[in-house]
Amino acid sequence: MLVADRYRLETPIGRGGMGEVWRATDEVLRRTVAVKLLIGDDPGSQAAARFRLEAQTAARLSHPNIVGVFDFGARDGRFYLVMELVEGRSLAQELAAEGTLRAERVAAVAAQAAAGLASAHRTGIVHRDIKPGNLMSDADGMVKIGDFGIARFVDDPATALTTAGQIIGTSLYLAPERALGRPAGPASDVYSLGCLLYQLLTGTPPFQADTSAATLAQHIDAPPLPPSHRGAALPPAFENYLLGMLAKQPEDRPTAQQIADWFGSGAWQGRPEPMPEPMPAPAPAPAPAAMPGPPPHAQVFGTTPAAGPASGAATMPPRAPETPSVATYRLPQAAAPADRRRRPAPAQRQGARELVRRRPRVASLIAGLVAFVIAILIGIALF
Ligand SMILES: Nc1ncnc2c1ncn2[C@@H]1O[C@H](COP(=O)(O)OP(=O)(O)OP(=O)(O)O)[C@@H](O)[C@H]1O
Repeated sequence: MLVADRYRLETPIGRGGMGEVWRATDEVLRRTVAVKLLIGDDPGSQAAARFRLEAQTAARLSHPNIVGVFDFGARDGRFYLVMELVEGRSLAQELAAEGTLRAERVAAVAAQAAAGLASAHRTGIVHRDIKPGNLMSDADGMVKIGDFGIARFVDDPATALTTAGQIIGTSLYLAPERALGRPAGPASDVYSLGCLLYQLLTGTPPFQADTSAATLAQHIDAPPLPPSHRGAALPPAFENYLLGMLAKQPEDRPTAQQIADWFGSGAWQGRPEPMPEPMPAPAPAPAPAAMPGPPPHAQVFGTTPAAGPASGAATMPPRAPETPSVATYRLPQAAAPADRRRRPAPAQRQGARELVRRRPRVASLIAGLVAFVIAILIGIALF
């Protein structure tokens, strides 16, 4: 079948609430694309309005982590949307096949999805429907956000395709402020992404009750169970950060850009500060790399039941030797003293050796003095 005299539909990919998606060939540009056909043919329907909105919002965005939109129109009474074809599977499919995903993979998803979201947020667009089915992953593991069908422009109520009091979006991933009927902001997408990452790690979203209303109530009131308590193996730093994304107050969550930077830097691995290298000269030990100040969600980390490192550390698998990273992460409080206690010994030994090597006379003077004091003490003890 040829759509708009140009797009030859080849094989169906899948079907969602609004339309069916086909693998197709653009016969003009001679490239493979994905074509979404709207189910139904009433151009005045709410579905048609959403379909148009999806095209308009996604077309404003150009980012490697967002599915590109090439064309939109209506032909023979049917709306169509032509998109970049993502050769791979959705995260929902990946999750169904794997059960849960490893922390490394989830961190990569977090960095990429957050980068795509940050780009949308900068353009003034809130996705409002972040869920595993709307994130796709291509053959190289590159994550792309799709389905801007219920997105809206921030500060533009005209684009909110909801009637008063009606919430659209999936209750499993819905931010507390939206469950309370407040408008979605960029932080609402961050919360939904947090729910999604939680599900990738544990197999289930943080809140899931028998009814949507009960699920919404949990989003509003219930503290999420730390993923490690559900058997997920992830570093404590990752767990704490994820719980920060699930903060009840939007202002306590990190921004999408902060999330992209944090996961992209490798800080999620929760490495302690790197040990100082043995130094050839007695230069003072380099200060640890400058630490960013506590993130805006730090207070949430302090109050979450998971904040201690033990929960995550207990389930951590042994990790391969790590490559050095520019970014470091300040380990949660309880881990730091033990870490610091271990450090001075080699540093002190190093200092004594350096003194003997570089100032032999001073070293022998000190040694003589120590011997003299010990001799006096022995003499006092004997006589
Ligand atoms: N650009 C694309 N490239 C490859 N596959 C796609 C593309 N867009 C959508 N799909 C796939 O097509 C199927 C249907 O997608 P669609 O966006 O219509 O519905 P959905 O997101 O699954 O459901 P709903 O719209 O009800 O939320 C999904 O399996 C999705 O992964």
